[in-house]
Amino acid sequence: MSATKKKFVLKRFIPYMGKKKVLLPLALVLSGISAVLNILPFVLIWYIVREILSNPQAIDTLNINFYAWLAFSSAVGGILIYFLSLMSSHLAAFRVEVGMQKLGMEKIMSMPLGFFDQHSSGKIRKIVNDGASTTHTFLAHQLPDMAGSVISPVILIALLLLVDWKMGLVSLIPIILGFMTMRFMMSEEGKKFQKMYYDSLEEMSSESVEYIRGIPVVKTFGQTIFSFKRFYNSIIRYKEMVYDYTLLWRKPMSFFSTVMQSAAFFLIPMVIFMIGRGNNLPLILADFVFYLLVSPIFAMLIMKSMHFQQDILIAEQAIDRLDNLLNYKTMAYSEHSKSMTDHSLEFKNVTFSYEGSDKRAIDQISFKLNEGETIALVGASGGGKTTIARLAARFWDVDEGEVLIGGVNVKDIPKETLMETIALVFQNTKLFKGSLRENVMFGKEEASGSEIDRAIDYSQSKEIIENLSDGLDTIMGSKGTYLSGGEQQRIALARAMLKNAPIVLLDEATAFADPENEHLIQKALKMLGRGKTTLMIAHRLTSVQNVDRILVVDDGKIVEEGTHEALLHKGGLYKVMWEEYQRSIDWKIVAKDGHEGGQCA
Ligand SMILES: Nc1ncnc2c1ncn2[C@@H]1O[C@H](COP(=O)(O)OP(=O)(O)OP(=O)(O)O)[C@@H](O)[C@H]1O
Repeated sequence: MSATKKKFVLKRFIPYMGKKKVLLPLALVLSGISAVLNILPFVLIWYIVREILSNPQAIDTLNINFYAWLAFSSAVGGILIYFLSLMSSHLAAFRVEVGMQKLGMEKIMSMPLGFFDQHSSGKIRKIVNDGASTTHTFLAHQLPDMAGSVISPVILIALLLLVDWKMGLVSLIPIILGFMTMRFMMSEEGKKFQKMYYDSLEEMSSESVEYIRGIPVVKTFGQTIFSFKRFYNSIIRYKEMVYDYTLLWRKPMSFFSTVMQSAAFFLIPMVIFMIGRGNNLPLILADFVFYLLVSPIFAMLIMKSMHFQQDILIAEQAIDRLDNLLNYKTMAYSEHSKSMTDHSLEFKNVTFSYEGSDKRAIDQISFKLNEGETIALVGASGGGKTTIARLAARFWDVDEGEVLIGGVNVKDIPKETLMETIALVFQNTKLFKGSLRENVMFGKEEASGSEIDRAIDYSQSKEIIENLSDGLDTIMGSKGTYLSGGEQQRIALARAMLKNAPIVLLDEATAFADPENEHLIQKALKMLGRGKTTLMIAHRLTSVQNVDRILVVDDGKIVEEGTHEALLHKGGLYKVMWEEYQRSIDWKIVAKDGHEGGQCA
């Protein structure tokens, strides 16, 4: 990363520019020409003043007229060329912005499914969209000015020394002092503070998002604002950081601002000295006017270039984040599928740890799910059930062992084939902002009306649709149309049914379902799993009594395996879980009846 950082910032935008790479250098050249043309009028004005003052009795009006028009044309030319420079920089910026979004999106599309588990959509959006738009602002608006503010000082220094070297040297004193102060402010410590400033700003903004997201929980549990200590602490950290930052910059910044405006303070003694030495008074005055005009421009350019350092830093950080995303390790997918013998699913000695974790989430697991069979994974929270289901769909690649579908390693199955073979229904299934029909047809784009109806029917979603005035054409999220978690789950099941994939991976989503919804979801799940190879994560043990086999997962291992009866008979962990489950059901029933028996939970 550090090697990339050292690269000149503009070079880093080139990969995103597409074919017309010339636009960016063109914008810089035009901006440079415009800067020269903008300085020329000052030189010409100086020349005119000099002409008038040096010989007031015999003013050559024709000559002066010519220089005045030249000054005017130069100023107009400067504006026009600056306009062209902005056009080029905007075109370049749009290309880079689109290029960044395109490359970012292409990369996201090729990311392993597990990436989306670890990176929130908000964060991904920030990297791609916000990064692209920050870059756009930098390239379109700030870059042309930057070129000007590099070229102009060079020309100005030459002019300051050419017109009158003595006054030139004196007028450079404040600039040299200002420059030294700026160097001090941009020292390693200054840069460190700048980075800390942006980091703490980002931390505060992400903590504020968490805070807002958590408000419903706070309200529900009657907590005070102090339950959001992290947000509070981030504000305090930001405050302390800004305080230190301000203290560090207070003196140099005040000195810098004062000294940069102090050309006259240094020039006037010099002019008095030169007049005292008997030099030509009109010429000295003409030069003095020139220095008074030009020195503030110089100061302004130096001030501007200070802000550019910050703009460059922000653009660099945006591009760093995108580069990080683009460098994320993607999975290699096989182009040609080996033919699967059937739709069985097998784990052979599979071991897997999440990135950055030493703990094995899955430890030497082996099982086989024959075609058409249903297996339920049960066990305590954090045991590894979800990880097993996700490895089956190749969210991540296993560290050791093999995941096989129809005898073929999932690594050797092309992405499309794998996705066609598997239907996933997870607890946090999301519906897209679109019509319900579009949501369901996501499972099969060319589905016929009767296929959709059947899927709606089997997923127990008919009643949901009938209660909506626009039926299947109801747009989710519009006109206050929202579905409950359980209802959304049933629509997601309709989508999975339409897909009709031979292998179904289910995370039983009953967490947010009321009893009525739960009953309907159970019915829908049964329909979805009919004749399919089904791997189901079961949270309620009532739904596993009739499955072909139950795998009890604990601490990344399969600790028990068998049918419901066999496992009860065995008297191990499953039996304990079953008894606890029964007690919790009894507790609910008793508590509902209003007896004190609720205590037995
Ligand atoms: N994205 C992740 N990054 C790092 N560790 C993870 C991640 N997801 C899960 N884990 C860890 O892996 C282990 C297994 O988690 P997993 O979610 O598979 O368990 P589970 O049995 O499905 O739990 P639950 O029933 O609560 O959903 C746990 O220790 C968990 O903390």
